[in-house]
Order: sequence, then structure tokens, then C-alpha cells
Amino acid sequence: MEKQRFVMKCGGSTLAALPDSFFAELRELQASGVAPVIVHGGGPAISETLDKLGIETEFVQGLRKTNDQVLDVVEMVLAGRINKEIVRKMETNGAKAIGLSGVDGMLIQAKPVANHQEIGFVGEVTSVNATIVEGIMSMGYIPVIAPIGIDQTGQRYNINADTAAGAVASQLGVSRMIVVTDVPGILKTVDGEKVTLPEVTVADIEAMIASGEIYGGMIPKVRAAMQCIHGDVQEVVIVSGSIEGVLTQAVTTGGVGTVIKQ
Ligand SMILES: Nc1ncnc2c1ncn2[C@@H]1O[C@H](COP(=O)(O)OP(=O)(O)O)[C@@H](O)[C@H]1O
Ligand SMILES: CC(=O)N[C@@H](CCC(=O)OP(=O)(O)O)C(=O)O
Repeated sequence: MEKQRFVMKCGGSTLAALPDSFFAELRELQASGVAPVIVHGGGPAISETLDKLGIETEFVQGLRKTNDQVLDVVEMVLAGRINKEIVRKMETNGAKAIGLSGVDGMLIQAKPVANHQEIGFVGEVTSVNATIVEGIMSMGYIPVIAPIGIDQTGQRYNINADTAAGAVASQLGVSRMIVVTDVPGILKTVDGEKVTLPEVTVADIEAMIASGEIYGGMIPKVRAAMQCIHGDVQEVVIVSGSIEGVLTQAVTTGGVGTVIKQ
């Protein structure tokens, strides 16, 4: 039988706060025959390092303006520190993991985004080398991917981790992508109170972006979700990493976070 596979995006907003139980859940899922693929972010850690180095940083619609100097730091932090930290935590909690960036084996091929004149070396994914990801899974390891892209000339690109995860989910043809972040889902103010929406449609999302109810870092998440929920990918679930048992619930029974459906 084909193993149940899913792509999970872990946001930098929540990485440091992920409890050991989160990694233990990954071990349990792996042992039960489920095959996760992880794509991670690390935005706050990149900003912190840029700040320490005295390099200014700015976001346009949730995407970081990236020049050569920023690109060096992005690669150092994502493919170095954060990627290895996740692999380490997984291994110490008994899950088997191999970390790599989109540059390794030209895993994530990319081209400049449409507004590159304004935001520099930010990439959009042109293709994902699924053979590498599937090879790692077939060896019994969970691939842990840092979202750096590369083109045929060797130019690197900074790719938003939500965008990269959506592209990996589409290319692998998984049925579900789980986005782990620092909020329990898409929030909306109803009668003066913030509630987590259990389910949203593409039309709801467009309206919430237009009204400003979805802003900043949530924008690339919902855009990536809308782009990947065609074909094989049936749903994208946005959840908080700090809720105990969240991963198993998202993979099995559901009823957690916000679900974006086809
Ligand atoms: N409607 C919304 N519901 C929930 N969070 C939202 C919404 N609109 C914007 N956000 C913001 O999006 C953030 C998550 O995005 P981000 O900080 O980039 O996290 P990550 O590092 O996990 O990608 C939330 O902490 C919140 O500030
Ligand atoms: C182009 C762009 O904005 N890239 C992101 C890559 C990391 C990321 O996406 O991290 P989170 O998932 O934690 O937000 C950045 O430079 O911050």
C-alpha cells in the first residue's frame, strides 16, 4: 500500500517554542507508516542575525527585500543553523531526518519573482526535484528542506517558506499540507472577539485580504494554499505548533486549526 504522505511547513515564528512532544509525534507518525516531508522557515532568526550584523531588512507584502548581502545571511541561517537545529531535535526524539536546502541536487529550481526590481533575489519555484525527496523517504528518513532556490546559472534565491512548501506539496502530489505557525488558524474578529475559522474558501480568503483581516505573514500562507489546492492537494490546514497532539489530530481526525479546501 502507498504510504500516507504529507507536507508540513514549520514557521520560524513557532520553531523555538515547539515542545519535544511535537518531535515525538513525528517519530510516532513515522513509525506508524506515515511519511512527512518538512519545509521550514526561520524569518525571525534571519531578522535577528541581520540586526546583529547591522544590516537593515524590510518586507513587502510579507516577502523580505533580498540583496546579495541579505542572501548570504538567509542561506547561512536557514540552511545552516535552523535546518540543523530541526534535524537535531528530530533525531534526539527518535525520528530519522535528513536536512538539505533547495540548492542540494537542484532540489528547488527557481526564477526571480515578478516584482524582483523592487525586492531583489526573491524567487518563485519553477520545479521541484521529487526524485530526491522520494529517495530520502524510501530510505526511511524525513526530508527537512530549507527554502533556498537555485537557477541553471547557479544564482540563489530567497524563497518564502510557505511558497516553497506549497510547491513541494504540488510536485509530490500529497493530499494534504499542514502549516504550523504561532496562531491557532486564520483568525477573524466576530462581535468584538477573535475566533479561529474552522474552514475558509478561496473567496473568503480574497475578501479577508482585501479588507485587511489577513495581513503580513499570513498572506504568503493563504496565497501558497490557494496555489497548491488544485489537482492532488485536497486541503491545507493551518495550525498552532504549541497545541499538544496537534500534528496527529491534523493528520488523522482533523477538527483542528483552519482548513482551506479545494
Ligand atoms: N487573519 C489572521 N489570522 C491569524 N494570523 C494572522 C492573520 N492575519 C495576519 N496574521 C499574522 O500572521 C502571523 C503568522 O505569520 P508569520 O509571522 O509569517 O509566521 P510563520 O513564521 O509561522 O510563517 C500571525 O502571528 C499573525 O500576526
Ligand atoms: C522571501 C522571504 O520572505 N523569505 C523568507 C524565508 C524564511 C521564511 O519564510 O520564514 P517564515 O516561514 O518563518 O516566515 C525570509 O527571508 O524571511
